[in-house]
Amino acid sequence: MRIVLVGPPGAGKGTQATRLAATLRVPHISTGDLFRANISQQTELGKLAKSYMDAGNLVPDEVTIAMAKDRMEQPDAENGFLLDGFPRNVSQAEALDELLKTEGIKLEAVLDLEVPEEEVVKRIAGRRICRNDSAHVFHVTYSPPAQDGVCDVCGGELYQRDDDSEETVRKRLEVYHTQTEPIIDYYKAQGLVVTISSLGPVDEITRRALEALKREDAGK
Ligand SMILES: Nc1ncnc2c1ncn2[C@@H]1O[C@H](COP(=O)(O)OP(=O)(O)O)[C@@H](O)[C@H]1O
Repeated sequence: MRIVLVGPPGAGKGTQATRLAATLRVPHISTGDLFRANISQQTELGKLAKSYMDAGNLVPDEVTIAMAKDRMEQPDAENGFLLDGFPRNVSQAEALDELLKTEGIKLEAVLDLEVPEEEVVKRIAGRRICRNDSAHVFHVTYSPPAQDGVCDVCGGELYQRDDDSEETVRKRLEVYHTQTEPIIDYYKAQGLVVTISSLGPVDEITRRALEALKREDAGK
């Protein structure tokens, strides 16, 4: 399956994408994770991306599209992928359409994760991530780690992302509304959007997502 995941920052895209990708047996491609890997390896791309990310802005399309394209062309993505954080504006969506067209393939669904804005700010401000594995995510209010600052899964050090400060989160939300939300209408016009609520236990949301994708698949 070829799926795009959309939703505001803090909607749980990363958490759900990891689980859905494992069940659907497709790679989870996260442009945010790719940028963060570049930042920790101190590449030129990482240095450029960091300045935009820390301000809550989008990294310029040119470099983002090239990076996403390169990742989608890896052999493991040949039979499908789950895109998380890409496309993030209409011109990226158009570039993705072009790329898929040249390869003669199509998206099957765009999964839209809905979550109220106040919830987003609360979730992100309390979010802590493990340095060893970005899929190990904790929440100081909802699911605090047994030991302060230490990952329950692997013992790694927990940290707060530089762009998770309240001020940057508000900017990221504004960018989401003005630049990313329009892609939902763009994909609605192609009949691809399935919307689910991203409130509730993590397992329950995964179940909802798989159900919705199955219905979408059956309808094609
Ligand atoms: N497709 C993209 N285009 C431009 N910038 C991106 C893209 N994906 C990620 N980024 C940058 O990385 C940041 C973090 O993205 P991500 O990890 O997806 O977090 P979240 O969805 O929680 O905001 C974004 O705020 C943006 O600066």
